[in-house]
This record gives sequence, structure tokens and C-alpha cells, in this order.
Amino acid sequence: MNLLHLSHIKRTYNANSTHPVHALKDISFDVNAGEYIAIMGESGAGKSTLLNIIATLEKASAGEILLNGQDLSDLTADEAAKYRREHLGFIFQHFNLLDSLSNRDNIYLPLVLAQVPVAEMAKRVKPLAKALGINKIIDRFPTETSGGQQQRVAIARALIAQPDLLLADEPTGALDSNTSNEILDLFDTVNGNGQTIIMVTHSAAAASHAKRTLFIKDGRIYHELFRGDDSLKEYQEQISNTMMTLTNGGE
Ligand SMILES: Nc1ncnc2c1ncn2[C@@H]1O[C@H](COP(=O)(O)OP(=O)(O)OP(=O)(O)O)[C@@H](O)[C@H]1O
Repeated sequence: MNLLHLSHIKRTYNANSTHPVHALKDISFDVNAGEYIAIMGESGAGKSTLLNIIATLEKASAGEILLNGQDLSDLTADEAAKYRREHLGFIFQHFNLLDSLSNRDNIYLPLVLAQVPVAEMAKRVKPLAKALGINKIIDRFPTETSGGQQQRVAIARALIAQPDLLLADEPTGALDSNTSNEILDLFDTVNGNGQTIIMVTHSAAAASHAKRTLFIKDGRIYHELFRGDDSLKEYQEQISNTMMTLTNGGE
């Protein structure tokens, strides 16, 4: 089932100046429900711009973007905020938890904003906390928990509203390699349960967990790779080789 449809997306910054920046020149792709997609590319290639447009945080200058058939290009700011709360989950490099709230209250936050009853929040958090291994630290504060634990809390916060699409921006960028692997294993489990994921990353190791990797270069899709039956190691090597070719300007 088609979940996300992007067609000829363009994004130009400073369009009316003498130096417009064509961050996205022509991006088209489709995402089916249940997919796990990594987006890679060099610094400045347009990855964050693309993620921000999918997240309804920025508007495309041209092109069509539909999620579940709904046109996202003409939402007002209020409609976009509601849309994000109801349909999207976010995971960031630096976790972005609120230090003044306990981990539990951080996880509840999207539901508080959506005015979900407390009993329903408590019911939803139980299986999530168990699956993410955060039962013991759930009533601590973020500053009392490790980076890996904070990212687990952030994953719970992203998943508790049962989003159609989970957007992750460099989710392992601030973690050591062991903790990164634990988080990536959790992403595999979450995707195995049917959650659609789009992840921007600079890490070939992280991207190798995704089933498909899109490579962006100069605002266009340069290449895509499917994991198929490859092992993590084989797929990681293919991703690294593609990144090397892309960096060296190869066609
Ligand atoms: N608000 C803005 N105003 C002007 N130019 C911008 C703005 N945001 C991004 N750009 C430019 O658009 C291009 C794409 O930037 P973007 O942040 O999407 O790249 P990226 O692939 O995410 O890079 P990185 O990996 O370094 O985060 C770059 O040339 C960047 O300088």
C-alpha cells in the first residue's frame, strides 16, 4: 500500500535573491507502508531539506507530496502541527528530551498534546517500555539516564502516538558503536512490527539496516540500493562503495 508519494519536489532557498540555492532540484519516489528507507548523501546534498518537507516543517517550492493520499503542500501552520502530532513520529540525533520532565512524562507528551486520557497513556506505555528495555529508568529524569537510554525513551515518545511514519534524523550520530547497534536492532524490531521508517544517516552501518537506501546528490536521487537477501555486512559494503563513487563524482 502506498503511504508516501513525492513527485518532482523542488526546494529553492532565497529564490528572489541573486544567489538562489537549489537545495532540491527534482526528487520523486514512493514509500509503501512497512518500508524501512535510509537516505544518504554528502553534506549539503539536501537530506535535511527533504526530511523537513516530508515532516511538513518546510514547504516544497514545487512538486507534489502526498501522505496516505492527503496533499501536504497546502496545509496551514496549525494544520501541519496537528498533522505531525497525529501522523508522524520523530527521532533526533541529540534525543531532544525535555530535561524538566521525567522520562515517562517525555513519552506521554505527544499524547498530552493530543488530549488522550491518562489511563490510555499508561496502557500504551507498558508494552513499549518493556520492548524498549526502559522499565527501570522510566521514572528517572533524562539527565539521570545514559545516551542510549535517552534514545530509547525518545523512540518510545515517537512510537506512543502510533504514527504512520517514523522519521529519524541521524539517530545513532551521538552514540558509541555498541549502543548504536542496540538502537539499530530496535529499529529492526520496530520495522518488523510493521512501522514504516525513513532515516537520514551518514553511517553506512546504520543504513545497512534499512531495506532500501536512497542516495541524494546535488538535490537529486543519484542511486538507490535494495538490501534484498544480502547480509548486513554485504549490504554495508555496497553502501560504502556507492558513497565512495558518489563522493568521487562517478556516474
Ligand atoms: N535555510 C536555508 N537557507 C539557505 N540555504 C539553505 C538553508 N537550509 C539549507 N540550505 C542549503 O541547501 C543545501 C542543502 O542543505 P541540507 O541541510 O538539506 O543538506 P544535508 O544533506 O542535510 O547536509 P548535512 O549532511 O550537512 O546535514 C545546502 O547547500 C545548504 O547550504
